[in-house]
Amino acid sequence: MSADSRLLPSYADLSIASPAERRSFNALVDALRDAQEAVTRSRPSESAARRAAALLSEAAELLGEGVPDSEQLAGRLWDEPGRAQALAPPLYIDDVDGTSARGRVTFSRFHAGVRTVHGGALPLVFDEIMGRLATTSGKPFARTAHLTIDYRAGVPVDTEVEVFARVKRVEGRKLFLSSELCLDGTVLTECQGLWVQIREDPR
Ligand SMILES: CCCCCCCCCCCCCC(=O)SCCNC(=O)CCNC(=O)[C@H](O)C(C)(C)COP(=O)(O)OP(=O)(O)OC[C@H]1O[C@@H](n2cnc3c(N)ncnc32)[C@H](O)[C@@H]1OP(=O)(O)O
Repeated sequence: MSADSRLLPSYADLSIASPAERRSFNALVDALRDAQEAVTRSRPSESAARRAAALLSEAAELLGEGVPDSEQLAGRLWDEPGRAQALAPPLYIDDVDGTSARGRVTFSRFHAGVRTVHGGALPLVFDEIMGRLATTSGKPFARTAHLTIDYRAGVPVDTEVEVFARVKRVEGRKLFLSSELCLDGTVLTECQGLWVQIREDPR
């Protein structure tokens, strides 16, 4: 097994953590998201900012230097909202089968640009739902090759929006997908994506 393939996602990873370890790690990532949001929303006094910085540094120190990425939990708890990774807002995937997926997500001010959601934050959610759809139902692992985004209307923060995705067609190793983010039936942002299933011997 090559070093690269050892690090590829696998549903076997679902057993990498015990239920108790998953719960405690998810709680840690939730607290990290809360801290990101609290810092974004705050305008602290100098002393409060220094104290909060010291507490956050203390937490980082407590966690130490970490483990190799083949052993980390962040981003690898596939069936948890947001995969236990604070990069994107947690995406709740309610349905996914071989051809379509449906989920919900709420962006907060941490992911805002000017009042509405940052244009660079929206692809995180499209990549997540289409990446899940591209690799689910026993399909070989695929990587994002191309994304095109159309920003039709601003996406509000602190508001739950729906996300839909579907496989449009498959040509050999290439999967063409589309996705949209909707509020009350109106498409706010849409995305076309190409995923390419990686070769047996990844280069
Ligand atoms: C499994 C358990 C996991 C479950 C949960 C997972 C959830 C995950 C959620 C998170 C998910 C996060 C997911 C992420 O974020 S993945 C991270 C972001 N993506 C990457 O880093 C990918 C980087 N690129 C590559 O690795 C390679 O270029 C790939 C693998 C994509 C192709 O290199 P490879 O050497 O294999 O293929 P090829 O070059 O022979 O090309 C093959 C065909 O594809 C066509 N082509 C290629 N590129 C493009 C392009 N840009 N536009 C249009 N077409 C393109 C090409 O013309 C050819 O077509 P044809 O001539 O045959 O017709």
